[in-house]
Amino acid sequence: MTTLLIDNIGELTTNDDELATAGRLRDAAVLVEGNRIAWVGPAAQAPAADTRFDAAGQALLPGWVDSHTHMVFAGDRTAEFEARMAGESYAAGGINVTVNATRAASDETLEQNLRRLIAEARAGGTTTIETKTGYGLTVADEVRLARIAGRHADAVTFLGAHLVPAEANPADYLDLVTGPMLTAVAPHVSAVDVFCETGAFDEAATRRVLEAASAAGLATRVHGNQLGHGPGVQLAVEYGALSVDHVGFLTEQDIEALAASWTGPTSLPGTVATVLPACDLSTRMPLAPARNLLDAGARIAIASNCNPGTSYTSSMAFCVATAVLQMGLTIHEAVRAATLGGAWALGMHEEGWLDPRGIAQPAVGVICPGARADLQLLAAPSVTHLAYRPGMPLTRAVWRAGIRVV
Ligand SMILES: N=CN[C@@H](CCC(=O)O)C(=O)O
Ligand SMILES: [Zn+2]
Repeated sequence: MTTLLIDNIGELTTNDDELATAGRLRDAAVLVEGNRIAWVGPAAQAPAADTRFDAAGQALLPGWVDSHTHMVFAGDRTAEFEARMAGESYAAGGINVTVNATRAASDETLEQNLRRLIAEARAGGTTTIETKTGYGLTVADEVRLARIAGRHADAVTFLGAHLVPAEANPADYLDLVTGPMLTAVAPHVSAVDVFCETGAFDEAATRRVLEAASAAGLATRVHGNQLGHGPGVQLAVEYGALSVDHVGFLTEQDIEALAASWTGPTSLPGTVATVLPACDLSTRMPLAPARNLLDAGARIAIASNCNPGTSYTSSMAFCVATAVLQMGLTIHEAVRAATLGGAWALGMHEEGWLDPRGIAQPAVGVICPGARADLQLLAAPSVTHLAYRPGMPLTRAVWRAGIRVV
């Protein structure tokens, strides 16, 4: 296996507190062997390698782990966005516009759009991408979307419970989504998500979706507390969901439940609170209380929620900058949430998670020996510049599984 030494790194963010104080090293080097990190340490002690890349004193960090996107779709919703900016509120029903466009699109169109979106994300430093189904909402279309997603994404989530489609009866659709649709899509996904919100799925329906998913042996996630306060967060914790996403409207009890999910006596996994800053801005909703969540001891992730309705961007750098400038996080907290936080939310922080092809993968979201060599180099001497110079194209180079992709 060939080796690559990335040398002369001015600031290295590892997310590994044992390897480096507060997860960061100065004047560092990283050795990549094949698809993994082989060594991390001071540049002065770097081992020999087949090739060397001079980082020129700039900042190196893990590639972004974008744990929440909806990238398999057709069409766009510019008119809806314009109406929102003119004062209209976001409503779940807009999803049907994309469902109609997606159903009418060929596999080739959907795949081409997905490739384009993933290429944009990679160009911005994203090396791990989760994406959801949820714009098909028939058995055949949800299977079609899951298959297409599985050819390109690192993780695929079944979101048949996104909305009751316009032509369906709610009770019949719930039977379908927790029965034959789940059975048909399950071989192509690793998790199930449900939009628990007024106008989408209520508490009883959400319970049915989470129970069916667990019975099928799949991990769970919840879109919760996006448009107002609701039971989404409490249900996510109760069922041991890997993450609950949006979390814009939280009570003290919700925050406590999320924090306690990591320390309580239960054998269920802890639930990551995933904040989606670009979505909050694009829907003109209050920003999620990321600061309060961290202060209470909850674990958070930052994700893009790239989709045509509420957040048509895959820029994790924009999300990180917003989390610092407007949500009160430090840059290091925000970077950690957009890398290791995403890995927690996807269950990819440890060796052995299965990609959509069923191949076991090394850990992501961290730079330490054995982890997947997913790295981004900034055209800046420190990660602080991500918030200090918001909107600037600071991605200089990206490696995914040891291969230079940007
Ligand atoms: N809230 C539900 N789903 C997406 C929006 C989908 C859409 O509007 O097309 C979200 O995460 O924001
Ligand atoms: Zn979403």
